[in-house]
Formats: sequence, structure tokens, C-alpha cells
Amino acid sequence: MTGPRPACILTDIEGTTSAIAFVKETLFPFATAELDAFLDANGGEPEVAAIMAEVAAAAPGEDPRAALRRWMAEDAKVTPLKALQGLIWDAGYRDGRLKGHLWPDVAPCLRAWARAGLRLAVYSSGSVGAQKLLFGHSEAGDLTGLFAGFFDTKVGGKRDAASYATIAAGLHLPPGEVLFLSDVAEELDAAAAAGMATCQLVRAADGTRPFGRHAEEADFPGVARRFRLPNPG
Ligand SMILES: CSCCC(=O)C(=O)COP(=O)(O)O
Ligand SMILES: [Mg+2]
Repeated sequence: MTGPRPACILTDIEGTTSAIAFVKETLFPFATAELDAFLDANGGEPEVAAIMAEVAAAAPGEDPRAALRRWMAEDAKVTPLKALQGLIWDAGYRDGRLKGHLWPDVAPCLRAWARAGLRLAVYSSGSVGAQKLLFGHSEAGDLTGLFAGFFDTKVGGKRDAASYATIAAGLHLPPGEVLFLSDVAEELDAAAAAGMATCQLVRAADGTRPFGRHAEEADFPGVARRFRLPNPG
């Protein structure tokens, strides 16, 4: 980066802090397997009923449970699906069946950056509730206290520049003072269009391909070196 050191690091989750395989092979199948039992037990709860009303509105003429299953099969980033998945994962995190995966380089850097006074925030398609569960029950302990903000698709889609402008405003920062980390080029393009600094995480273990349109690093210590952030080592 040619500008000053960022004041805030905004990070994606899947493919950036956490393995794609953890999301696709552990979290998503858990929610799929538990969907019917969860809805049978909790469908009358106002929060769940409101989500199901949103599902019905987003998929008119389709059985809401069938729409949810279709979206899960398509990995659709639909806000009511994401909200429901978060509620289903809650029980799994609390009783120990789920533990939030983080790549080993992530927690030491997040702690070092927060200690140095940098603000940290998350922007994921996963709901804010799901983000707090993952970082609150992570393999590195409860990291939720490190973050100044959590943002999900209620601010808008991750490929839409307006979402990043909304997040910067929510953090009371000019976009130019925020560095966005993600594995997905279209998300980085949108953040850059809003004026944020960007870096693609190209994690070999996830099979991520470098896109060549943004700064690229293999891990968080690489991000720290490139953007002159503190490094734990
Ligand atoms: C909050 S953990 C679950 C992540 C998730 O549901 C998802 O769709 C991944 O989205 P991301 O924006 O983190 O790539
Ligand atoms: Mg991602």
C-alpha cells in the first residue's frame, strides 16, 4: 500500500480467517442436517417465525423449507438463510459439537493488531450472530472482544461497493483508512471501488487462485509486513 497505515482491518471469514472446508464440510452440513428438527422445535419463536416469513417472501410459491434446502445446496448468500443457519449453529457451538476454525496465523495477528490500537471488524455473508459464535467459540478461544464491529449482508451484498461505504460510515472512518481482507476478487473490487485498501488472502490450503488485481498475501503475517502493521513474531 502506498498510503498511510490503515486505522481499521475489515476481514472476511471463509477463505480468509477460516478454512473454506470448515464452512462447506462442517458448518453447512450441520445446518442442513438439523434444519427440520430446529424448525419443528422452534418454528413458533417470534425470531424464527420472522425469518420464515422473509423466506416465504423471497421464494414466492415455493415451500419455505424446500427453498431453504435449495439455497443451502446452491450456497446462496440469502440473508434469511444466513440468519437461520446462525441460530442452528448456536446449539452446536454451545454444546461443543462445533468449534470455530481459524488458520493458526490469524489469532496472534488479530491480538497484536488490537493491542497496537488498530480497530478490527468483520464482514461476512454469515450472519452477525454466526460471526460472533465462530469467533466466540474459536480454536484460539473467545476473540469477540477484539472486534469493534460485525457486519453481514443486512448492509448489502459483498460484491456491492455501497456495502463498503455503509460499513466505513458505521465505523466512523473514511473508507481510505480501512483495509479489507478477502479471498474473493469481486469482493475486493467492490471494496476498492468504495475507496478501501485491499489485500487478497491466497491460502494454498484452500486452493485459492491469485487474481492479480489486488495486493496478495498467503497469510496474516504477510499482510502485516506489507501494510506495516505489528507482527506478533
Ligand atoms: C460466519 S461463519 C459462516 C460463513 C458463511 O455462512 C458464509 O456463507 C461464508 O461467507 P464469507 O462471506 O465469510 O465468505
Ligand atoms: Mg471469503
